[in-house]
Amino acid sequence: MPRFCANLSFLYTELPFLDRFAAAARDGFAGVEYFFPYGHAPQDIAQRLADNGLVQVLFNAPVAGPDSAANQAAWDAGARGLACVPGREAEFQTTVRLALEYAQALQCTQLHVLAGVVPSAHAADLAAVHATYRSNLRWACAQAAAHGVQLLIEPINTRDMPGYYLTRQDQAHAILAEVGAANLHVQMDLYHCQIMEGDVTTKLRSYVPTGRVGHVQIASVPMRQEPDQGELNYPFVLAELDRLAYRGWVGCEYRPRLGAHNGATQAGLAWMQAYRKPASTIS
Ligand SMILES: O=C(O)C(=O)[C@@H](O)CO
Ligand SMILES: [Mg+2]
Repeated sequence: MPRFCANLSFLYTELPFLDRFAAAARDGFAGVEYFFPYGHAPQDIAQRLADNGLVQVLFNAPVAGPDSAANQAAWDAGARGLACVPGREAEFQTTVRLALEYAQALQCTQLHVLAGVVPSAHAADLAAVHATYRSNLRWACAQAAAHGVQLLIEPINTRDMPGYYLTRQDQAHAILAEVGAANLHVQMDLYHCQIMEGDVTTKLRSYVPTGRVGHVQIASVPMRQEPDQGELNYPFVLAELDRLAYRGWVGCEYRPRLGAHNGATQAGLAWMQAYRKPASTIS
């Protein structure tokens, strides 16, 4: 049976951030994930988690510096992480340190570190980009291990994030092998995987049994809405995750098709009932 968590950067966005926790718990989610917690004090978020009996499943390291407003502004301006960016290693380290402080306060055991967009100055020197990515991840994994945290890297489609460095599952798993850290795993977002590669079931069969898929995310393709429409057959895909004995969380990272008005997320959650049936009844 999949364990769903709500992505609070996509769901319940009609509510102030701190009020989204109660809405997710009310609708039956046992865990939450989101992009960035940095606009709020960690103890305020920890309180919402405790009040609503929720697990903090994961969040992202900042994409720029330690300042929350600057991070949000950088994200809005298209920044997508620093891990692969040569020359910004010190800033990358600052972002990871801050993220690990939050992870500790939120008792969160997984942290997504965005790879970043290949800087135009390095487009012809991908070897330097790759070497930077590998050494930044090695450093970050060592820091995270000391906090009992698992780092995640996520292949993302280049239609949504043009120029993003990490785009394919095989690339991500090759990086895991190169970095050689036991606490580095792949965040397998099936929406991105379908857009970039397709053949999603075969990829699940290849990679889930390796134990290196730390997190899965879902959304319909191409609309990135509820997983009950579009070109991916989620009843089949989620039953396959059960067959493969995937034990991680499944993040609901989609935009409710009814928009961001009050009740839109809840109204769109009828799809989740189907997956509460035993997997053997889903074909
Ligand atoms: O965009 C996605 O997909 C994610 O999972 C985000 O965490 C990337 O920031
Ligand atoms: Mg994702």
